[in-house]
Amino acid sequence: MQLHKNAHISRAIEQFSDSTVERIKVINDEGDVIGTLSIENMRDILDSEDLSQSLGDILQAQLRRNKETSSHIDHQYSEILDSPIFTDIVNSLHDGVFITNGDGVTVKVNQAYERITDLKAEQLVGSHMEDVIKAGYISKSASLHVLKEERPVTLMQKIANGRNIIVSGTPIFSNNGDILYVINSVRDITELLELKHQVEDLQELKNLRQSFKEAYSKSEDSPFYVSDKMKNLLSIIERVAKTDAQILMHGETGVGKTMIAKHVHEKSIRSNNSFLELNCGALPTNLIEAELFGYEAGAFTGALSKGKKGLLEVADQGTLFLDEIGDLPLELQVKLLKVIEDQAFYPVGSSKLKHIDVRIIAASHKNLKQLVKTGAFREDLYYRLNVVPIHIPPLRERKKEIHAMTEHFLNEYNAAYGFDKTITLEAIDAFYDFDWPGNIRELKNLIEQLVVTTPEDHITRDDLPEELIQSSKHAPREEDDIIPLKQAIEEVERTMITKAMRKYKTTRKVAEVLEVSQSTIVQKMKKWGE
Ligand SMILES: Nc1ncnc2c1ncn2[C@@H]1O[C@H](COP(=O)(O)OP(=O)(O)OP(=O)(O)O)[C@@H](O)[C@H]1O
Repeated sequence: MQLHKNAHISRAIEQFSDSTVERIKVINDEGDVIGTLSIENMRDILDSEDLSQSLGDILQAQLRRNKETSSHIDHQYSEILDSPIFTDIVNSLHDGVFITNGDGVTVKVNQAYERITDLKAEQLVGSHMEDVIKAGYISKSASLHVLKEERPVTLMQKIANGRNIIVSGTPIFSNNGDILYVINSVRDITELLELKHQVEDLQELKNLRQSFKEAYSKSEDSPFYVSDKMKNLLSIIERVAKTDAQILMHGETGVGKTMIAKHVHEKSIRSNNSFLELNCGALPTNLIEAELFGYEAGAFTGALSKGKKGLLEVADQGTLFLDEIGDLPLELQVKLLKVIEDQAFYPVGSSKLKHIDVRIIAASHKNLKQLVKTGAFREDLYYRLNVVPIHIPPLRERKKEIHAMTEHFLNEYNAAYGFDKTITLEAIDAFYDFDWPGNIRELKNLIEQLVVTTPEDHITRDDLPEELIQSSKHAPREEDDIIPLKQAIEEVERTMITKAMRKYKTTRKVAEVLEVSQSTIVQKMKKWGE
């Protein structure tokens, strides 16, 4: 619906009386729209404008009035923003605060923002957000999105100091619908992730101490292996699982010892009963003893008045996984040997022998044979535990698993966090040259971190932590790496296309040079998320 600017207001009232009309465009002689009337601003017009004027003049007068009101409000706001009390309030917040005006110019940042980003207020206040991006301080601006879309926006940003932050921008509107300010709240995702992991660590310790938590959920996936070496190992493990033979695992932290112990339990006839675990290195001697064997009421100061069942008793008919067995104090080693030999023990402070039926699986990152030589580990216990020795190699010796595991964890975290991210071959290349001291746990945590922190859908080499990039000198694959031909061909294709794209930039040119069709290149790149 539209009316000419010279029309009288009564025409507009007539139109609005017809209930289907919600907006009327006001046009000039050339047919250009010079303003819009809605039922809401009709109310203001009827209250405050001179109704003898033409529609065009009424719109002009209203625009002038709105500008005055908005500059009055703007003035009030800027007084508040500059006030010491407001500054104190925003500085007391743990989250970063970043405020721009309706033109996209920074007007305020709080101390938390400076801490998170390592940027100073002086570098930002007074600068337009486009200039802040051009200066390379931030990768994109939530304020500019809010101003463009006129609604709250949340996005991830990369900051010049390498951190990833999550920014939520909210517009503050004036009465006539203009955006006066955009208030952005800023969270450091790296910090959030660290906190999450700390909480998980604490939780783990708590679980151990309570000891009644069943540590294994049956829905958890089986270990994921692609190399022949690990597949063979897994088939041996599954065969041994059917028997009650003692398994002693050796391997660095994070290689998957606990996961394999759970798998043994799951494949054994004990799978309907408890799987419990205890890290012998995590607690002092007297606590380990109480955890393992339990105690009678009043056995020692601080003991629960009812006494407490030990893990051995709770795990009856099930499996008990003893991690870091090399850290088990000598006096408890004797007690454990007796449990393995007799399937019976005395709780602390009790003279009543308890009979149990528990499979014990032990693991250690230390060389137990060496500990036996130095006298720190009992030889008889060592031979008792070491019926089936299993060595789980570190990730740096299983390099051909890296690619597949990366994709595996990527799928897992994409599903968990609702993303659909991909990782470039260049980034995976860097993984091959890294030592992975924390092994699979470290790789898994890194993928989780990358999935939630990278702002784009493609995780690239630039998103990786500095130490990883430093260690990556594009060392060639190990010569004896035998991988399926299909995978090898795909890797060569991917390397070739990535290289060619870097050099020739367009898929048309790359197709020409590699002598294939352009659609082949596009299809493959789409598949790899390049
Ligand atoms: N083959 C695998 N497939 C999928 N995930 C794995 C695999 N191996 C290990 N992981 C994952 O890596 C992490 C570390 O594994 P796990 O806890 O079993 O290692 P660990 O050797 O027991 O470490 P630690 O000695 O420090 O306790 C876990 O989150 C586990 O789920």
